[in-house]
Amino acid sequence: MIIDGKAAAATLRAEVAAEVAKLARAPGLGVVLVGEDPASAVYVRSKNKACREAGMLGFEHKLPAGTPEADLLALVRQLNDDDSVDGILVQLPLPAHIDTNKVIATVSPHKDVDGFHPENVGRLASGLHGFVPCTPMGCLMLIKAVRGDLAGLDAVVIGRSNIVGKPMAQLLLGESCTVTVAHSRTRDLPAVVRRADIVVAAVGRPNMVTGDWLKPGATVIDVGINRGADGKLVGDVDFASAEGIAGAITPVPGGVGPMTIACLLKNTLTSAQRRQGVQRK
Ligand SMILES: Nc1nc(=O)c2c([nH]1)NC[C@@H]1CN(c3ccc(C(=O)N[C@@H](CCC(=O)O)C(=O)O)cc3)C=[N+]21
Repeated sequence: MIIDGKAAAATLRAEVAAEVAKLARAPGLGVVLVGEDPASAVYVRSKNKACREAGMLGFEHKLPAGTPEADLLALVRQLNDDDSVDGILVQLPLPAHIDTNKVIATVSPHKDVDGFHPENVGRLASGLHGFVPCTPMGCLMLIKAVRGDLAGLDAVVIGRSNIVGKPMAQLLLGESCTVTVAHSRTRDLPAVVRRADIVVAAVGRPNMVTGDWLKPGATVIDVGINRGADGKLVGDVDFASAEGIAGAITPVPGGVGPMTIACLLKNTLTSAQRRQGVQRK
């Protein structure tokens, strides 16, 4: 089975839009882009479009690549203090002269819809409510849609980034999976992956995971978005060889990517609901 991330994302976005319509004030998302990276610009544009379609306001701030760190921090503080802004996203990666951790820590944890602030990272690790990073949240929704209750399943997360691998492992642990986090120094990765009922690949190596690494019937979530020389997107999983072995697998594009954007809208809605004093379950 091929997991239709585009359809799942459309459903989630419609649910978010219905909740947005009930609010007195439209939620606002501030998106900050530093530099001219064309791929980032495309992504920022699609976030803005998704915002408008869900009845939210997108506030786009484009700064030149040479922007001093102090200026970026000043903009983040301005967005923290702006009551029309419910969520703040500073597009990563940032230029090398800027201390990314400092920027992340400056975003108010109450507006941190990326879930990258240390307070939200700690909340996730402690099993407390907080903002959860969008990509792992979207992956978990897709996994649960396929597998239902995940308790006791073996999950292998390939990749240990703060943005995907680590929060993904926390979420799967929260669902009572037995979680292994594999990475570039893992010994005999194929043997580790072969044990998994759930595989989440988030390394950024085109076609690394092949069908012979998979336990038959495994649920395979491909977070990789690698652009080939021909301009086409390629995942971390070799779809052609994996498709026949996996029980369910996400395609690239049309898998995790659209869910990431839908989850960003969901987090922005959650923030707006909290800030407007709406009762949430
Ligand atoms: N602070 C921050 N938060 C992020 O969440 C963040 C970020 N920085 N920096 C860049 C990455 C990348 N990212 C993507 C989200 C959706 C698609 C997406 O929708 N992809 C489509 C295809 C898009 C295409 O065709 O290019 C798909 O997979 O079907 C891609 C990439 C979020 N990121």
